[in-house]
Amino acid sequence: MPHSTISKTYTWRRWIFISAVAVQLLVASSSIALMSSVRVVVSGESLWSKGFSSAVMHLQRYAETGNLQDYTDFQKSLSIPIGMGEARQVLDAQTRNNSAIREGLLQGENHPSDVDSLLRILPWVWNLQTLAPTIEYWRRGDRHVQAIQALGHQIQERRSTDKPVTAAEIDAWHQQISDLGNTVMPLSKQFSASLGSNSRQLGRLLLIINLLTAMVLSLIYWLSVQRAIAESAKAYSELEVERQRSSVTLAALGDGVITLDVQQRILYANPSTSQLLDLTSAQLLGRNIAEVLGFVPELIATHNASLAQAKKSNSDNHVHWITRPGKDNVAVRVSITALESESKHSGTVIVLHDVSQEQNYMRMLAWQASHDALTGLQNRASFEQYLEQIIGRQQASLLQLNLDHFKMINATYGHSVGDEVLRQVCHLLRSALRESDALARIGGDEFAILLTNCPPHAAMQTAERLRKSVHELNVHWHQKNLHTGVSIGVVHIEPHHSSAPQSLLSMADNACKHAKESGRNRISVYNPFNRIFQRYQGDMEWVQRLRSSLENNQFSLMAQTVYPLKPQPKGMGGVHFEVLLRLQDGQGPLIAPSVFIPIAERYDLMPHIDRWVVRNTLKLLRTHLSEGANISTCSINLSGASLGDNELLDFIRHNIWEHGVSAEKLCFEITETSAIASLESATFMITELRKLGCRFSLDDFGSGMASFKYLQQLPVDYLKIDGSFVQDMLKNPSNHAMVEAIHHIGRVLGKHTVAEFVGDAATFEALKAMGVDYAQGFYIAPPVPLNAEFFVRAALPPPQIVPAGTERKPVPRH
Ligand SMILES: Nc1nc2c(ncn2[C@@H]2O[C@H](COP(=O)(O)OP(=O)(O)OP(=O)(O)O)[C@@H](O)[C@H]2O)c(=O)[nH]1
Repeated sequence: MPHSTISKTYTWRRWIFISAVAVQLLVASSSIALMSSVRVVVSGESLWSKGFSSAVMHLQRYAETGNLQDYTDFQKSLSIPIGMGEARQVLDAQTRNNSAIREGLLQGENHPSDVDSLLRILPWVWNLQTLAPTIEYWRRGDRHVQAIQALGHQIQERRSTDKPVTAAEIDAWHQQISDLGNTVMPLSKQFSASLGSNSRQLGRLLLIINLLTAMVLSLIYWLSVQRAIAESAKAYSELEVERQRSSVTLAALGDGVITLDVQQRILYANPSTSQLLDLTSAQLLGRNIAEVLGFVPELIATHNASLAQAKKSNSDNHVHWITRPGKDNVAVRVSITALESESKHSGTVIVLHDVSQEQNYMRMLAWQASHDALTGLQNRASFEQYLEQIIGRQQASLLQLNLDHFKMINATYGHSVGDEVLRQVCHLLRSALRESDALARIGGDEFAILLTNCPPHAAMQTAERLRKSVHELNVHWHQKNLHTGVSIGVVHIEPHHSSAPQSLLSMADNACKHAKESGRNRISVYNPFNRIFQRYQGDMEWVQRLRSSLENNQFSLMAQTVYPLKPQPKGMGGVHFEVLLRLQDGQGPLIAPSVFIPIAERYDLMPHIDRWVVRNTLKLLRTHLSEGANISTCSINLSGASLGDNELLDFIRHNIWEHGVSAEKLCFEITETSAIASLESATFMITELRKLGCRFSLDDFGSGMASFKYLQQLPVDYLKIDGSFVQDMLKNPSNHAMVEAIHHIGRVLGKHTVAEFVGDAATFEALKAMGVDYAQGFYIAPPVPLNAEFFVRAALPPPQIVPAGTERKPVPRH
């Protein structure tokens, strides 16, 4: 039951009790007042009787002696009943003239405090039926008072005459006075008797009222107490349910909950606490928390200090590790709440939230972020951080190691064998280095080593030792011994060196590249003045430029018409063109692919460039086709590197589907040399895309003469005769013969032939006469932006053939 409800209930009961006592007091005091009024009336009656008797006695004397003093005493005595009689008359008249009543009662020699109590009571009870006989006796008595007053007056008048009073007169007066006295005395007794009866009745009535009041109040109080008992029993059972619920909840809680008393002794610990601390409840209860969790008293002190700033509970954001003998440590976050009872500190509740999993996870993530999972070595990012700390502080040497022909191990024996080789190389390197040297895996088969506090000649000796060890390493696999080698690039770092870690790694990378280009399994030292390293530097800048061009779409697509030299079969009309790539670098002229493609090939950027070309060409095709362009064939170049890229096939399929372009309109051009280099993957890709309806063209055909024997295996549609044969075929008979031979082979194998680099009308006519199927070159149409205008111009019959004799420059390929 909430504290406010309990307090309301008790307040209500307190008021019942106070009210009962007050009512009982009121009834009792009213009874006492009534009874004391009766006493006053009784004493008033006695005064009245005494006054009347005294008046009778003084009047007898006066009648006898005529002594005036007796008459004065008579009047004085009679004034008592007269005063009371006047008060009674006012009460009879019910005018509520309290001052007149008071005056009459005081005149009747009643005590002033009795007069006050009579004034409070008499007006209320005067008309009660039960008092009527009593009051009637009083009225009748008052009539005799008036009679004796009149008699006294009459005697006084007779005595004041000169005529002597006779004995007979005196006897008659005595007789009259005695009669009056005798009449009044029984009345007085009857008044007293009646008053006595009234007083007894009143006493009984008051007794009954008092008893009833006491009974009713006792009953009410008893009921209230009964109710209080019932409520407190209910509250107790609710409390018990609540207590059980709390204890079940606490037992079920995953968090450890500990309750401390003011001396910080453990009063309660839930089962999770026992589990967390690996201590039984018996081992916990009664012990000071400092013995169990040493850090808690300080937290409580901090918490109490913050309580002064009105913070009720305090969660400590720090993680505390609890050591458990023979078990894993656990990490907890602690929250503390001070208990207060009637504004006094009565204890502390401590909640231990187990964050071990979270902490281990965070540690694992931190480890993963800075380490390589395969070898457990630092990764590139963490190695760079380490490098940063060392640069400029000491003499050191940075070594970059790249395994030689590692790809072949993967390709021949599988990735898992490659992994094993990597692990063994890593182990070998680690064991060959000093404890202070740092080793990291910074790429697939690339390692970086920082030889700290190491002069150049010592670094070269270490590098040589490492090279030799890797070269001599035998990795046993299925009764085979696998060998590898390593090329090492070295950068000596002087103590005053200030380059960024990335620059140093790039220098080491260039040195390593130089070692590769020099024949592999060797060491090359970075020298900034060597031309080769300057070229590498230039390459690096180009790589950055190409990457940012890909990200920012700074390439543009051109189109060059492939002109049919023979009439096209019905339904095969429409524009046939090759898509050519240019780099749009700022406001300057477009950059030809011959400038950047060799670098892109060297640094593995071609698959990215090919994807950019495929995606953007299909996007443009969709636009132009929806605007009504009549396209028969769109040729897209794919680089040799892409042929071995398994994911490219999916990429092309997805883009064809996404852009809704008919696959029959697409022809992919692959160079003869790249197709032969990756014959298997090229054949697979060609076969798969041909299933969709795509066609293939073998570009630069004839440049690698060995290609003829592979031609039968490659299911291509077009042979593109190498432009170097075409462009001067009319001047160079052997080139002419090559063009003829290629065309002839194409015909035999059922492939269409395309002659590129057609720069003049004579070549155009010669090719036509030879029976070549298509021609492409500046003579026919230069590359122009792949936009709507291109389709309008290319679709115009006849094609835009420039006048005979006009020379055009050969077109760079992509
Ligand atoms: N087994 C395995 N191979 C990986 C891992 N990471 C990258 N590689 C492969 O390592 C090869 C690295 O090839 P490169 O260094 O470019 O070529 P290489 O064959 O070593 O030739 P050179 O370096 O020019 O001598 C690539 O084929 C990657 O696919 C890995 O964790 N495990």
